[in-house]
Amino acid sequence: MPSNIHSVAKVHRVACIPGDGIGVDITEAATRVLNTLSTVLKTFEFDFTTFDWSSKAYLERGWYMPPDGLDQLKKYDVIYFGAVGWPDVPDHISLWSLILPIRKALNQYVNVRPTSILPGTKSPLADCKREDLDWVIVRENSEGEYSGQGGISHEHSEHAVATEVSIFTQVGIERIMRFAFDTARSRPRKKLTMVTKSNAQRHGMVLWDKVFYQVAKDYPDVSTDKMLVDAMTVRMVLHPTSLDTIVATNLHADILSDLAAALSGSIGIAPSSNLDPTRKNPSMFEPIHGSAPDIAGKGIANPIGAFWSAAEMVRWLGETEAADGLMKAISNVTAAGVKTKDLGGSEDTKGVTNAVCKEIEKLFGGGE
Ligand SMILES: NC(=O)c1ccc[n+]([C@@H]2O[C@H](COP(=O)([O-])OP(=O)(O)OC[C@H]3O[C@@H](n4cnc5c(N)ncnc54)[C@H](O)[C@@H]3O)[C@@H](O)[C@H]2O)c1
Ligand SMILES: O=C(O)[C@H](O)[C@@H](O)C(=O)O
Ligand SMILES: [K+]
Ligand SMILES: [Mn+2]
Repeated sequence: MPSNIHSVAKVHRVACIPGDGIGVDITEAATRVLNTLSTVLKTFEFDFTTFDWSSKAYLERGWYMPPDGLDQLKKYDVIYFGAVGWPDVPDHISLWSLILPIRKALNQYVNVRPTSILPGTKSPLADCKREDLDWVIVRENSEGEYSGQGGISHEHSEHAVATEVSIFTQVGIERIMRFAFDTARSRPRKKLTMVTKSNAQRHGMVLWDKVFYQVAKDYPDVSTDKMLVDAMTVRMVLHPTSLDTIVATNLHADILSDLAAALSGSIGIAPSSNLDPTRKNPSMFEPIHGSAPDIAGKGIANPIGAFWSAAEMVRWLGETEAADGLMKAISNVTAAGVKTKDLGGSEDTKGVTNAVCKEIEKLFGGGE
């Protein structure tokens, strides 16, 4: 009989959906980093199950997810997602067959997209220092312009007519506003900027504004302001320091978060958390970028956005020490100049991944 009595490590069950293009490379990189964390810390383990739900599989067999796919996902603690979309499949088919149904069916009504400039990197804005840009975009992730309502008639004639209906509900707006106010309150500046287009869109966006001001009454300690989305792009570029927490609709935040990522140095570093704040369903973590067909297969994708998303996942799972450690490892690696081309460096995906794994071992494992 072995005499050693091992304490049983907690097991986190992770559903992994690498998807398409660089989604596959960066999910593999993130998995390596996560396994390194659990190996050195020894207090928890990951049990990964990989699902081959991709455009390539769709072209071969005619489906992305099986009919019970969403039920399968519900059995996991969290979901790690790479990216979906490939030039051989119309983008609305790929999005509406995989990522959007998951966000909606699993009640992931919040999408959190933080932005900051990492050590050893710089903003393309000439005068923007690292401390000048530190934002969290809170994206409404369940309705608005992504409601999926609408249709097309007379499709094959010159009388074709199509509608794409935005849906805004009191409940949907109120819950995202509360989350945004809570986020703003948890940050030192306690400052929330609401993005809207209620000058031109006079129904849904007017309700959006109204509910924002109703909810604001419960948060007297949070200062607020309102920006029309077009002017918001100008403010992000010219006065980045004036912003902190930002709340915006599904489409507006989708667009603004790509801009935010670019202003922080590269879309390749930007993370996102698709959250069900009620915790009744698994939440999903993914970099904000897509499958990047232009660089797919070259091994040069920046894996930092994937690692940052993995850190957010680990934090959601309650492993704070591991999350902080992973963020520290990322910062140390970029500070040392180990970066992919998009950040002005000369490393590839593997080089950055190896460096982050080594750094984790150094931080926790007493390595050299
Ligand atoms: N959540 C998702 O899965 C998601 C997100 C965005 C786009 N998409 C899909 O991805 C496909 C491509 O979309 P796109 O080209 O508009 O956006 P994209 O984010 O894939 O790429 C935009 C540009 O950024 C670069 N880039 C992206 N990620 C990078 C990384 N990690 N490192 C270095 N460079 C990186 C790409 O090379 C490209 O030049 C489309 O099918 C789209 O629908 C999916
Ligand atoms: O939500 C979307 O529009 C797409 O999935 C993608 O662009 C994203 O940002 O996640
Ligand atoms: K993605
Ligand atoms: Mn996007």
